[in-house]
Amino acid sequence: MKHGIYYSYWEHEWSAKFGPYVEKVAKLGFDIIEVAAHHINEYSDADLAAINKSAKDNGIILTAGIGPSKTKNLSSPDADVRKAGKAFFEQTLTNVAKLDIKTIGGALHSYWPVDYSKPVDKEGDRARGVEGIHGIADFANNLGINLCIEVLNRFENHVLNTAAEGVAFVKEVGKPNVKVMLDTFHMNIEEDSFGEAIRTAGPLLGHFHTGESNRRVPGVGRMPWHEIGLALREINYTGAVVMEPFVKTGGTIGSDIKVWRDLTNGADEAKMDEDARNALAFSRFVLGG
Ligand SMILES: O=C(CO)[C@H](O)[C@H](O)[C@H](O)CO
Ligand SMILES: [Mn+2]
Repeated sequence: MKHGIYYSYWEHEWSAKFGPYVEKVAKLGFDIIEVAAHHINEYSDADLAAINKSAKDNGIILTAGIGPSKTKNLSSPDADVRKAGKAFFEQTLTNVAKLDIKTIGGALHSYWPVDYSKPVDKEGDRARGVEGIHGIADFANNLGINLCIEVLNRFENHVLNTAAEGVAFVKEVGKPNVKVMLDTFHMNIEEDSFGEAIRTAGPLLGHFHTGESNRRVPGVGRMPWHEIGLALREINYTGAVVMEPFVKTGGTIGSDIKVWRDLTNGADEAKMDEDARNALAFSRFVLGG
């Protein structure tokens, strides 16, 4: 098991440059940095080559996260949007591969966060999502990339809210590089049992996000970490465990994640680094790796 952190912990914008964080997370002792792929198509080949070199020099693996926008939604009822979504993913995956990234996770099958001001068509969106992921799976596989379909809570997406729904979706897609992704923050809202949800995903679990129920770093709240660790061991999970803390207000990250109060307790960057380092030690101890 390898441990990582989403660099957005320190930032306000999904567009924030991730290059400078590679060395920082290495110094904090992480194995992985998760980067936002939302704006990766704006990076030049020289930028990506420099970041890849920095990752190699620092012994860091990269993974990618993404919340596709409404205009790139693979499950849209509008065929032109689905087409734009496919083109966006092909370009994004091509650039992601330049960083030797093998895992991209998020609401790849849909868009994020969902606009609930209009009625949603869960069945239709799910069916088009299966087709959309099926349509990009081989492209990703040829680049050695796994597509990890994140199960999100009801307030952020309607298509997949439980591990059981995620597993059924992934089985219907039926491609070896399409996997289920779970996140303790979302599980805490939707699942009856953390252990059961992880066991339900079993060998299909491809990526795992951690965070407390208020999205602070692991170890400071009331998440049942021992139960989670036992279940991950039980299914012999050897993939990435990436903490995804969101603690700062402001910017598009603050508004998309709905952080309306300072969850850092006024921490400066040095204290945020220390919190991340402590959360890593806690995660290695309680989850393994
Ligand atoms: O858990 C999440 C959203 O609540 C997601 O992992 C990411 O934040 C999203 O895909 C943006 O990268
Ligand atoms: Mn997540």
